[in-house]
Amino acid sequence: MNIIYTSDKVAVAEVLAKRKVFIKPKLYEMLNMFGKNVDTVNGEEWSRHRKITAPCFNERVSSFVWDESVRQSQAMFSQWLAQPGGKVSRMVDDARIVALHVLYAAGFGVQHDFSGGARVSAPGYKLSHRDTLMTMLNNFIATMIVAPQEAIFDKIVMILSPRMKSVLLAIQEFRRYTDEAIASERKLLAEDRGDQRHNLMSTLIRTSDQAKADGAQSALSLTDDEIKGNIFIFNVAGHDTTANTLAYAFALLAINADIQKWVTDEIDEVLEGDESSVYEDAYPRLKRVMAVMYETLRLFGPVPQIPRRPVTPNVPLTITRPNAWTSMEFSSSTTTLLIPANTLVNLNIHAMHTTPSTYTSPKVWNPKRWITSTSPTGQSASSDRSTLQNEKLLHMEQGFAPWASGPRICPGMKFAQVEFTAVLSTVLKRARIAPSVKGGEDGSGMTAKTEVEALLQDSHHIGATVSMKRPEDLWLKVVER
Ligand code: HEM
Repeated sequence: MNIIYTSDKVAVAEVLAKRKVFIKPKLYEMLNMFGKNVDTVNGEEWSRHRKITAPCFNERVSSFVWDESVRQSQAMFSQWLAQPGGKVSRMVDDARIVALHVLYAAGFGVQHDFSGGARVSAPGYKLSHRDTLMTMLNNFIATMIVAPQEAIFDKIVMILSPRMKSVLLAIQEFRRYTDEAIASERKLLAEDRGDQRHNLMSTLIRTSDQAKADGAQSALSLTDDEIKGNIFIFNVAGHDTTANTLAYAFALLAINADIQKWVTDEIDEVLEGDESSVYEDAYPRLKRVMAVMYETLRLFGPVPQIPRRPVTPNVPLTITRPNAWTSMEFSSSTTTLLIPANTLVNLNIHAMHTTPSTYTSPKVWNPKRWITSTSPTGQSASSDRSTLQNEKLLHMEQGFAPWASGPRICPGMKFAQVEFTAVLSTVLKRARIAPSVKGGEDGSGMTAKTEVEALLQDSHHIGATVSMKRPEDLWLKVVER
């Protein structure tokens, strides 16, 4: 098997645009453990999954994501302030809880309190819903081995290692949690209350069951296993991705006080005197907050590479013509390669995000690069009302793809954007965040800043997403404004 690695923005955009020519390779099938889903299938099968799952991510859900994110982050923030000296060491874990609770509420119609909720096992369960998911994500390889052979592993449970036992339990209980959630949603639908519910799962079941009832068996419906498969993938894809982006952003803002001030100026203006912000009004105006998200994803995006497989040998691929050639032959800025048989094309998104040919000072975290000003002075550094109103978020056709691009672009992009914006603005409206250390230092010294910087660099891509290797060592100080 050959592998082509590319970070060329022209090639990346072309590969992602042609979903029928560059398909998802077989390794995605590992994620079929609870059923086939929109993330793992190709061709017509993908069209069917996507048509049914896409309507789940509508504006009504976005509005709900906003409200729930605000509710969760207010509770999280109160807990942070209650810590001695406002020093918080579980920010990564807390961001994960917020993301999980928002997903349960907007995704599955189940609301939890920040301090309890998904952390607590339901009656009759040994593990909490969160722990089933985290055990599977943290032991991904073992989960892929055990899940398809669950019945066999159950018979030999006595001789399994403690780790394999815990993976088996997580798979079994996750399945039970999902089955119960689907059954309860169906019950509400049968009682004719389904129309009032607008979460991801209710939309999925309603659309599918309705199509089955109408006799459109294959066109617009999912089997029960496929519904479970999609719910699993929403859980996996929609939780750690957003949570890690939030955790990185908090840490980066803590060590970049000037950027924190710049973004807080916008939040103060948009959420002026607003105790309960309204999605439709606030979200589109929080452009600097979105710039913080973009810039965090540029450097610490949870999906640093995307693999694809050409369906036939000798598929042409357009790439940027290397500079040396262009100077010799005065011709087009692109050229074409033919991809040999049996070749995987690996899109290196992180390298594309850090190339100096697209980004000046590419290693520097600078959210301001995403804001352009249409004011006559062009001052995006200022924060007066008219400057803020004239600012625009930069849109890049190529060279920036943390959510991929083309027809298979992440369907949860808006979900994640709304959640990120709501959480960050809720916290920064009331607090300032500074770096801290476990021991005595108060958070303003160089040591704390250097430690947080080192911790951010000490990240890895293991399991599903990019994350900090030592999240428990991240100490930040939260000071009420
Ligand atoms: C910051 C947050 C997120 C990032 C950076 C992100 C990134 C991505 C990327 C890069 C892909 C394409 C992967 C590939 O083609 O191999 C993808 C696909 C996907 N994402 Fe996200 N995602 C995020 C949040 C979410 C959320 C919140 C959900 C759902 C609640 C979600 C659900 C999905 C699904 C179902 C797919 C597969 C789509 C398809 O193949 O048609 N993601 N995501």
